[in-house]
Amino acid sequence: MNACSVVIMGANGRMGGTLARLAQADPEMTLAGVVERQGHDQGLADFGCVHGTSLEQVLGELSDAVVIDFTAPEASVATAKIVAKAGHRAVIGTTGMTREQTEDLREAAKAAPILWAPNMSVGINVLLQLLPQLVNLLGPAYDLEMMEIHHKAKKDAPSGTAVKLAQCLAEAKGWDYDSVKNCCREGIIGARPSEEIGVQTLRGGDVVGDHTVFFFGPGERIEITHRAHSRENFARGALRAAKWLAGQTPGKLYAFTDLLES
Ligand SMILES: NC(=O)C1=CN([C@@H]2O[C@H](COP(=O)(O)OP(=O)(O)OC[C@H]3O[C@@H](n4cnc5c(N)ncnc54)[C@H](O)[C@@H]3O)[C@@H](O)[C@H]2O)C=CC1
Ligand SMILES: O=C(O)C1=N[C@H](C(=O)O)C[C@H](O)C1
Repeated sequence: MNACSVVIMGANGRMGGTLARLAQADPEMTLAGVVERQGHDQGLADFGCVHGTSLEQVLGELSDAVVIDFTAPEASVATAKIVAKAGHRAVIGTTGMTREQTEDLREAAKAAPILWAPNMSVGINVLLQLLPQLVNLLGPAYDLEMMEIHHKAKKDAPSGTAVKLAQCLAEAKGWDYDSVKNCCREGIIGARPSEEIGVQTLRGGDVVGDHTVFFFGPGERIEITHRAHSRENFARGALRAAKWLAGQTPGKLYAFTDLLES
């Protein structure tokens, strides 16, 4: 089998560094390139592959690569556009995208196979498949709430995973997520409307990523918690997605659940 060639964007970042290390250790992969933004590109030569601050230039030296991008929204949109133009593929894990930026990814995915997922763990993606069933079985008497905890360096809130889980709950209810989400409660807020999904954010220390979905009912409650023990969990999912993408055609913006269902 041919090794899957990957290029890691943001290779000096928390996720980028983990991805590069795991790709180098994977016998089915070749770490073909690493990219960082200018001023953050120290030590790139140590990866022993094509490197630089321009993804276009790095890809110019390679053929048929999968770019793995866990960086920042603007950077990931640029990656998707470059990959679409150059005929490569991309796995994107970046969160905090605006609606317009998500549409840009969708547009780029018409020209190149691109997978975007706010969480690359198997556990969260299986949970996304189970939640609609729970919502429907429990019915209207159960209030839906969401809580996430992450390390203090995280830039976006709520986490991309929390948004995705809450959107999944809203969809199962037939509600419009933007109309029912409540990301902040303070003061004399009155009784909780039943058509609401609270999404609360905690930040501190070095927490890798915890997500809890609550179903508050009469006389009982269900809490489902997913805890990521390390970033390797997400990185392994992204490398699996890179290999899977080799067999996919452009046309839709793939999700990690597409991989699990195939
Ligand atoms: N989908 C998933 O499973 C996961 C997603 N994430 C998301 O991944 C993103 C990155 O997270 P971390 O690694 O913790 O952040 P980080 O800040 O440690 O790393 C980001 C890296 O990207 C680099 N970068 C930024 N703009 C760039 C550009 N234009 N070109 C090249 N490199 C650029 C930065 O210099 C930095 O080294 C966040 O959006 C986070 O929410 C994080 C963990 C798991
Ligand atoms: O920034 C992080 O660290 C993480 N971000 C993702 C998110 O926003 O959901 C996934 C994971 O929980 C870690």
